[in-house]
This record gives sequence, C-alpha cells and structure tokens, in this order.
Amino acid sequence: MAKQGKSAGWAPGSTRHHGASDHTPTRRDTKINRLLGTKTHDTAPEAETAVLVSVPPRRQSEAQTSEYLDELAFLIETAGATATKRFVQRLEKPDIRTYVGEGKLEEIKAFVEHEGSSMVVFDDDLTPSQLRNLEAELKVKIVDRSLLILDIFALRAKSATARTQVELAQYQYLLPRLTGLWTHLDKQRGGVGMKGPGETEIETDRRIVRDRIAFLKEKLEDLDKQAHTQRKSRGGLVRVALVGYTNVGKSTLMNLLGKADVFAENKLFATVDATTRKIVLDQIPFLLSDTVGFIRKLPTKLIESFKSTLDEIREADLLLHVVDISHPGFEEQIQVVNDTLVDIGAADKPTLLVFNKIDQYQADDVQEDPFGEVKDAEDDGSAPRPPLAQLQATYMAKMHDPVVFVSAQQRTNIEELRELIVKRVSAIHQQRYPQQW
Ligand SMILES: Nc1nc2c(ncn2[C@@H]2O[C@H](COP(=O)(O)OP(=O)(O)OP(=O)(O)O)[C@@H](O)[C@H]2O)c(=O)[nH]1
Ligand SMILES: [Mg+2]
Repeated sequence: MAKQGKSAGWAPGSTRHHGASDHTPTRRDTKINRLLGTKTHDTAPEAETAVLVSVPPRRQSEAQTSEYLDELAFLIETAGATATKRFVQRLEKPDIRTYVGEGKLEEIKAFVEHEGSSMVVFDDDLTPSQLRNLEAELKVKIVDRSLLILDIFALRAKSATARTQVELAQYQYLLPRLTGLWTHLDKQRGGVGMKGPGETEIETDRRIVRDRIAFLKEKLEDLDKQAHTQRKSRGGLVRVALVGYTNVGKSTLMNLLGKADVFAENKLFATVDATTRKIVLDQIPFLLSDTVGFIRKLPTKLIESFKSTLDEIREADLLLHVVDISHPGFEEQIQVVNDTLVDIGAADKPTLLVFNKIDQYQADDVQEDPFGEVKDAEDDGSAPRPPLAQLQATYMAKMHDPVVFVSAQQRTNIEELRELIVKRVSAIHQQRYPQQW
C-alpha cells in the first residue's frame, strides 16, 4: 500500500482500500491497480522524481508558462514527489499521438533514461491513446493533470463523503482508459485474424468499474440526503461560504473568523472536506463554510462528483471570494474561480472580494514615460503590480461594492473584514426577517 501523505499513488486506490466504503481489497482491485500501474509498497518508497512537460499555446507568455509550471511543480510536491526537470515545446496544438513532437519525445526519453526519473507529468489531460503511446515510448509512469489532482484529493479526503466523491471521480477517470491499456496488449499479442485476447478481459474490467461507479453514486445519494437534512436543521441562518483558488488562505481566515481548528498548510488542496461553523458577530448569527479550493483545468469529473461539497457554495447567501494578492497570477486566478462558479451553478451570488496576503505584496515602481504613458508590461511579459490603493479603487469600481485587503497571517485589517461581513450578513438577515428589525 502506498504510504499515505508521502508517496504519490498516481492511480485510483491510494486511499481506496481503507477509504470511503470500508472496502476490503479483492483480486478485482489488484487488477485495477495493475491496469493503471499502481505500485504497492511494503516499506517506505524512495522519494519519487518527476519530469514536467508542457505544450503551451503560442499566445501564452513566457511568464505565464513558467508560472503554470511552478504550479504543476507545487502540485507534484504536494503529492509527495520532486520535480527535477521541465520540458516546454511550443506547438500549434499538441501532437495527437504523443502530445509532444518526435524530437522532444526523444529528448525527454534520453533524460529519463539518464537520470532514472520515476515519472513524466503532463500539464494537461492526455487522451487514452496518448497515455498508452507515451507509456510505451518512455517506459515510466505517465501522469496527466487529472490523475495528479485526483491523487492529491485522495490523499487529503477525510470524511466519508469526500472519500466517496474522490473514489467515484477516480473510477470515472479509469473507465475510458481501460480500452487503451488493453489495446496495446492486443497489438503485442494478437496477429491478423486473431481474436484479441484482451476482449473478454476488457469487458470484465469495464463491468467491475461500472458496478463500482453505480455503487458509489448510490452511496453518495444517501450521504447527500443526510447532508441535506442536516443543512435543513440549521434553520434559516444566513449562510456564508469562503471560496477561492487553492492555497490563498481560506482556511486561515476560517480559523481567524470562526475560531475553528481547520487544517491550513502551504500545500495545494489542504482542504478537501467542507467545514461549517456557526459564528456570531455583533450579535448577528450566521454560518461560515470553508470549502475546497479551485484550480485551473480542474477535472470536470471531479467537479461533478464533488456535488455535495459544492452544494455548500451553491446554497450560500454570500460568498467571501478570497484572493492571494501576492501571487503573480492573481487576476487570472480570480477569473478561474469565477468561471468555476459559473460551471457549478453558483454564478451571480452576492460576493465580497477579500484580498489576502498583503504582507507579501510588493508593488512595482510604476514607471511613466515622458509622454505620461504607463508601462503596461514587465520585460518578462508579466503585468506590473500597482499600489494597493489603486487596486482597491479598480476592484471597487468593478464589483460596485467595497473590497477588503487583509493579511490573515499578520491579522491586518481583520476588523475591517469583520465589519464588512456583518454589514452584508445583516442586510440579508433584514431582508429575510423584516419583522425582527
Ligand atoms: N504570507 C501570508 N501567508 C498566508 C496568509 N494567509 C494564509 N497564508 C499561508 O498560505 C498557506 C495556505 O493557507 P490555507 O489557509 O491553507 O489556504 P486555503 O485557501 O485554505 O488552501 P486550500 O485548502 O489548499 O485550498 C498557508 O501556509 C498559510 O499560512 C497571509 O495573509 N500572508
Ligand atoms: Mg483550506
């Protein structure tokens, strides 16, 4: 069994056997693990090393490409491995056979063989056939973005609901890939006119996986019903949810505001389970929920299977959208969060933008040229960082509402944040219970 929290499992099952469904490992599971190459370790495995590969669109700036690769390296680290090398290839579009072009593939292969890397990680989702071809060429574990994120979620999920959700997403990821994995065996073994020896095997495997998916969906429905009843029993309290990109400081703020003890860590996806606390500020009671962070290219299957966790956001009366302003790509992160909110059906909710980590924000010296034009990009293609006051004005105009700049770590402007929350929550409360005011 892969060691929890340290070793990257990279395939369904890293938490499955002692996970959601009190499920004892069977020969079927061993088979599924073998299909995706999950290794079982009896002793602590050596630290795994990963080679990162990206094929950015032509329009993407150098700065953006390197920022995305930093994020991928951070994800790898969170999963317990170390990124040792990055390969970038600019193509019109990724190669349909091997994602990268032939020459680049040779380069990667030479590096992997020379350095003995444990895996090659792609900053995108691979098609089942790309996965198969790359595996055959590079002869090491091939990990795509969905598999990586799923693995981290599996390591982090604690509650029965979260574990069931992750397991469901893992099997949904596996299902279309079963064919691919077997077809290459067929090719090796099968001759012309020979019945593929994998045929029956594929069908059996598919049936096992489909049965499991159906079972997990049913289980989630039951858990959903329980959660729904629980939420109903909370009465008519105003509900506020912390949302935002991963690692922006949602849990740290939850701890500050709710005196809760929520796991916060400088790793991606520290929180996979939603936590809700009742809070009373200025005699106004409301519920505050901490939720799972969003990330670019979040696997759709994962979003779908995380329905019950996301209900916490969908049913909220007010969103506290937390932003890490010290991150160079914070504006894009805001966009990713807004797009994800649209995807999950939680767009157009009353929102308070909370810019966090101001202690780490450094404004650039904005240089003006003699004609008074402000320089609009840094030499590396990244946007200049305006002073906080200017950002505040821009975002207030955009949101048509106050925004707040805080440092959860240094506890700067937390009082101002509390006041704004009270103001917004009381307005909702007042609307809902006019007779009480
Ligand atoms: N410098 C600085 N660091 C902060 C601040 N707030 C939070 N952090 C750090 O940022 C990291 C992430 O914080 P979390 O609260 O776990 O972030 P999160 O948004 O809950 O992350 P996920 O649950 O992974 O989505 C931790 O190391 C925090 O200590 C802040 O105001 N300034
Ligand atoms: Mg968190």
